[in-house]
Amino acid sequence: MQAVDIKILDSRLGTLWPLPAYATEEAAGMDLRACLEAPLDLAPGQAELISTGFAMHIDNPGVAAMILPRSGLGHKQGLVLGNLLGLIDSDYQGPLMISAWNRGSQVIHIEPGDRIAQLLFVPVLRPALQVVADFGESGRGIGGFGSTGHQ
Ligand SMILES: O=c1ccn([C@H]2C[C@H](O)[C@@H](COP(=O)(O)OP(=O)(O)OP(=O)(O)O)O2)c(=O)[nH]1
Ligand SMILES: [Mg+2]
Repeated sequence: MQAVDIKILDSRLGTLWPLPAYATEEAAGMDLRACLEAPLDLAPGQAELISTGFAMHIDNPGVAAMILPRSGLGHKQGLVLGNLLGLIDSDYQGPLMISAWNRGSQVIHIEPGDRIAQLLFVPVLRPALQVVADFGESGRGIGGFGSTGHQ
C-alpha cells in the first residue's frame, strides 16, 4: 500500500529514538514508543493516555490502524490497553495516543522512549446496511453464545 503521512510531534522521535518501524522483515506491527516527559510508574489498575509523539493521516477509507498490546508486556507484566484495542480512523489527524492500562498487581515502570504497544494496519470494509423482514435460512440460525457446545 501507499506510504502513510505522519507528522512528528515530539522531536525526540527520529533523533533520540527511531521512528516507528517494523522490527523484522515480516513483522506485522510497528512498535510505538511512550513519548513521556518523565518516567511513569503505572499503579495496578491505573490507566494513562500516553502520546506516541506523532500524528498520522491514513486518508484511505479502505484502511484503518489498530493499536495492540505487545505480547511480552501484556502477558508478563499486565501492560495492556485501557480500551483493549485502539482503532485509528482513516480520517483521524490528531496525535496518536496509547491508553496504557496496568491490569496486573505490580507497579509497571515505563521510561520515556519505551516501546509499549504496537500499530497494525488493516483493510476495512464499509458496507451499507439493508433492512429486510426475514433472512434466508442459514446453518446456524439464531444459535450463539455456546450453542455448539465445547467438544
Ligand atoms: O487508542 C486509541 C484509540 C483512538 N485514538 C484516536 C484515533 C481515532 O480515530 C479517534 C477516535 O477513536 P474512537 O472512534 O475509537 O473513539 P470515540 O470514543 O468513539 O471518539 P470519537 O467520538 O472521536 O469517534 O481517537 C487514538 O489515538 N488511540
Ligand atoms: Mg468513534
